[in-house]
Amino acid sequence: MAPSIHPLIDNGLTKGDPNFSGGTLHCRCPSNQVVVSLKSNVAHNHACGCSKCWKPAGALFSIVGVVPRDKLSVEANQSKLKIVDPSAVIQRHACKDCGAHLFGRIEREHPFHGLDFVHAELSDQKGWQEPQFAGFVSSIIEQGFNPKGMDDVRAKFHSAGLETYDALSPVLMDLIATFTAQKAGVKFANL
Ligand SMILES: N[C@@H](CCC(=O)N[C@@H](CSCO)C(=O)NCC(=O)O)C(=O)O
Ligand SMILES: [Zn+2]
Ligand SMILES: [Zn+2]
Repeated sequence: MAPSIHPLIDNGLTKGDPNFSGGTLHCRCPSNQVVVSLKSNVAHNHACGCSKCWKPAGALFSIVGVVPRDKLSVEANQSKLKIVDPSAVIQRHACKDCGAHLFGRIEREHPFHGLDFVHAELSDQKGWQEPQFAGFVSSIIEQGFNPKGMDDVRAKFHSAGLETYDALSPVLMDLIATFTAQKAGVKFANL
């Protein structure tokens, strides 16, 4: 059987609602769930193959997007959250009982500072932006995926209408490079 990329990709993408303005996420505990409120839709939502982003059991990829950090608040059971890897750039706050990541926050100087990483599938509401691309695709090999299967994985994304990258999308890579250049005092050449 072909491996599951992620349920939201395997079964065909459902378009989000551009007017959707947020909702609540909850962890996967049967009771005493951690609840997070988002007063914004997600942006740059994408499939991520890296080893650090939370994915549902059996999925090869995570689906993760960003919201401005001032649009995110923890509404219930905050005490169940713990930071998965305090040394990582993205401090992923996970429920210590069910393991779901409720949000990832960047506290250091970084091009994505001010944005929190979230998984809209932890919400029951509909309308969240659909995945826009697949990033860190080759990283699944580091987690044990057979490199011989990579053509099939990329073909699955392409048939769902998503471009694949081995880092992030060109828009996001340009944002990172712009930040790095400005920090170094680089003056851009006129076009
Ligand atoms: N091959 C590595 C890649 C890890 C990586 O760089 N992940 C990215 C994307 S996460 C969401 O897009 C990243 O920015 N990580 C920073 C962090 O996780 O703190 C692997 O697979 O681990
Ligand atoms: Zn939980
Ligand atoms: Zn990732």
